[in-house]
Amino acid sequence: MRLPLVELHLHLEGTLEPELIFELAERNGVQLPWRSLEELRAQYAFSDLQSFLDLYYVNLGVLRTRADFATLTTRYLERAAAAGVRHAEVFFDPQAHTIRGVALDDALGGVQEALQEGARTLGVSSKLIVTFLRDRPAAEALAILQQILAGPVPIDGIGLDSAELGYPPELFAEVYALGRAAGLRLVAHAGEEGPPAYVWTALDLLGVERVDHGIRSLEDPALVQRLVDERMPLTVCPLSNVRLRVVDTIADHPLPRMLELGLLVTINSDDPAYFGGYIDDNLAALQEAFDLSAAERALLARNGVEASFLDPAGKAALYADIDAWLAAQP
Ligand code: HPA
Ligand SMILES: [Zn+2]
Repeated sequence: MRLPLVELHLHLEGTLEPELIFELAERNGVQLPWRSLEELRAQYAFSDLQSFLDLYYVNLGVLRTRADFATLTTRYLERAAAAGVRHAEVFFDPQAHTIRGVALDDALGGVQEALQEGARTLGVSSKLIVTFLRDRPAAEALAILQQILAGPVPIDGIGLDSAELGYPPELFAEVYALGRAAGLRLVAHAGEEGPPAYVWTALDLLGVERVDHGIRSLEDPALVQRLVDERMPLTVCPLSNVRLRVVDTIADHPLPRMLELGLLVTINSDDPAYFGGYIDDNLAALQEAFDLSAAERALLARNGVEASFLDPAGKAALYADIDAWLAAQP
């Protein structure tokens, strides 16, 4: 039995593997700037968040039809299931597609269809969190959210991603007010490259229930205290942090310190096709760097369950399976 996992910080577009990029480019007659997989793979050396985003936005241009979005989602779910993921709360960026002429309902509908199918065939339950691009106008995000709320595809939550520095959470207060009024769950990227002040305003002005990344919170002891007191989850992505140069190496990652401080830390893969691995690879890298015990790995898995938007019965079932896994460890 594999350790049952919950994944809470995963950009579906960030699961677009190089092979699938070429497959979809061919299917859709899209001209890529790279002639071979090797040439594409050579682009994956990032210096910061923006250098990654530049490639991410070019590559997702191969996603055109409803079937493409379903394929992307199904491939992720298959890989996640193999890693032991039982529940995934996935991010999807509608604006990255609507601004290049893809119909909202095709993009969102293809994702939703595959998520429902994945629950049936792979046993991976899911929630769909629509993320808004913070480096685009808040009015555009608001219009998309209104369109989604009036449309056929139900969503579970909203988030905020893309370039962080210079785009503080408070720009999106109206979007989050609408999301809250519509009964959606609220998360936001904050404190990845941005300062602790962005985590404060994500909490106070957006009312988020989880902070995505949040690792720069460690620079502000009063903020850490608040996160601990409120049991506010942080969705941490170790391999992403290394590849985007937020930390130097896995061995320098502050995960052990975060756990010692009593933060509710969860482990996630962010953009696994770009950052060198899926959730199991992230856990394996941490285990190698920090020699995690089975009990520590089970704690990280339990944190994922606690931080999820599953109902109490769904959480109880996963806690029981994690306990069973731990009891079976040597
Ligand atoms: O890792 C990320 N950070 C911020 N925005 C993003 N959009 C896709 N992936 C990311
Ligand atoms: Zn992210």
